[in-house]
Amino acid sequence: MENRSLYGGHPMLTALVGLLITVLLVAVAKRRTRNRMPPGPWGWPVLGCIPRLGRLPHQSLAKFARKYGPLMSIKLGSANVVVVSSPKMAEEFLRNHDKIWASRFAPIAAKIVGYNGNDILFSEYGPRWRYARKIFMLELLTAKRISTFQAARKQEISRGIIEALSISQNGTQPVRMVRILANIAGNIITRMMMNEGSLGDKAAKSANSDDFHKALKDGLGVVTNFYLGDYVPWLDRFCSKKQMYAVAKEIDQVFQAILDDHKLKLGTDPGQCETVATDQNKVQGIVDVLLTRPRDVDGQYLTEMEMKAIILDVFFGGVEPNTIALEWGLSELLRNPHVMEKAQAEMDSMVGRERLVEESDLPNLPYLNAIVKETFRLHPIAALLPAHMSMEDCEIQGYQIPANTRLLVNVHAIQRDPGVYERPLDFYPERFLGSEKDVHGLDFDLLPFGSGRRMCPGKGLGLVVVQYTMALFIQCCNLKLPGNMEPEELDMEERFGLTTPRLNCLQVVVTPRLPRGKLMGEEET
Ligand code: HEM
Repeated sequence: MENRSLYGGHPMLTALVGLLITVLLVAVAKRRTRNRMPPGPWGWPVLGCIPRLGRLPHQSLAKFARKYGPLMSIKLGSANVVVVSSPKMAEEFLRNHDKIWASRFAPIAAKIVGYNGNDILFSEYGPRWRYARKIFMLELLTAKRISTFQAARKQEISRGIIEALSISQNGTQPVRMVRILANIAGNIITRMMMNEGSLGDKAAKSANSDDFHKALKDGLGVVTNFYLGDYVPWLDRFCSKKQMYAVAKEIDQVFQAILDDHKLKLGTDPGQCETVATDQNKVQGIVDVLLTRPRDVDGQYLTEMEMKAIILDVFFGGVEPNTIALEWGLSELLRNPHVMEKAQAEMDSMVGRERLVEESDLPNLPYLNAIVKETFRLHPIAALLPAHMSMEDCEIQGYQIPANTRLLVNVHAIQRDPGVYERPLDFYPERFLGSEKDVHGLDFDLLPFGSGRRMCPGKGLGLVVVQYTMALFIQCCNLKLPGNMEPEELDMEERFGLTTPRLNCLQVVVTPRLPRGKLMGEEET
């Protein structure tokens, strides 16, 4: 009997089936490559990896990266997330593919508190973000404005030190440093916002009041809180947003009062935010700049809501990160007394004790600058950069990453990578002496301000506040841990959130190092 294959008698049919199979195989292979995400840890149904991240997600992710590599993908709820943990990968995303990843994932609370995405930090990439950011950098935080408020910074830091000395009562009482440092940072920003001339008026009073500090603290609190709806959108309807709306209202009332008071002073009609005549020689505070800026040539202008969103960015950005950086910096000086001694020796030789250190001395204090860099390295303010988001599909390292994927850059892991830094867990400022490495977003192994299009626009101000406050503390104070606590007993535990502060407040005994009158005299000028 003739041995016939199934299609033996129909060569055309055989060819057709063969073609079909080939097409199918190619399609499956293509689909596989198209969907190929980087490797990563397994997740639970619905919640994905969320339960595996624990109290300190940046540390858990650093551990996962040791197993899965510097480019991982994870599921957080139903969200696709890629996590980057090496300088090379950070450069891939933040420089080589910066434009694709320049959007931001905005948590629900941030949208509610941040005027529905009108702030800069959490807004999507697009014309409104570009417009607000341009105003922020070219009109508000200009080098001229930062430099004009030099005397105000000196005064506020000196006041803070005097307060610390007075609370410490000749070294007999410990001082809760976070309160002193937050006041310094808050007052510096408030003065830049309101301008010195208006410090005594109602607007400045409202900005200095407890209500104001409470509103900002509450705002940061709700934005930082974990909220399941950000990861599992279908669960959102079961979660209450009452607190978010309450905090948004609280903040808005304070900001509206600030705008209204300034409008009154400037003589503009309420609700009309266009230009009024201003004295060209007087450097304005940020609120007045916002209120008096003319329409752009293309007719664009800022609405009151957009102004309040920008004011929020300035306060959120200007107070919390500076406070956290300073608390970590002082903590490291206390844990490493030899570093403090060396910094004070540098201060004595470059500046002396006859006058207070000035901001203009900062370039001549390389060891102090190295201390600040080392503080940012070991304790980045944002251990994970606020999540970026991709705007289109993107191929990186042969992986196909779809649009709307969230990106977490693990700055904590990068800056403690033993492959990059020798003795990465030691506080060792000497590593930066004579090194060109800097924090300006071009060295991808040192990213305390991020990099690329979304890099921190307040870097110039943040740096000078941290460096100068550290300089004045080093010059004017002797710092000691309370009781008989030894330096190595000081805990350095972190708390995770949008920022990464100390878990426990730093308590310090402060005694004067310069004749007290020197600080008083300078403060009174
Ligand atoms: C020690 C001080 C500071 C540190 C360490 C710091 C750090 C950062 C970081 C890591 C980011 C995210 C960057 C990214 O996603 O790639 C950021 C964004 C931002 N920072 Fe800062 N910051 C500081 C001070 C300031 C100050 C003083 C202001 C304003 C007065 C400010 C305003 C902002 C704003 C508005 C953004 C959002 C930028 C955007 O999304 O386009 N920051 N900052």
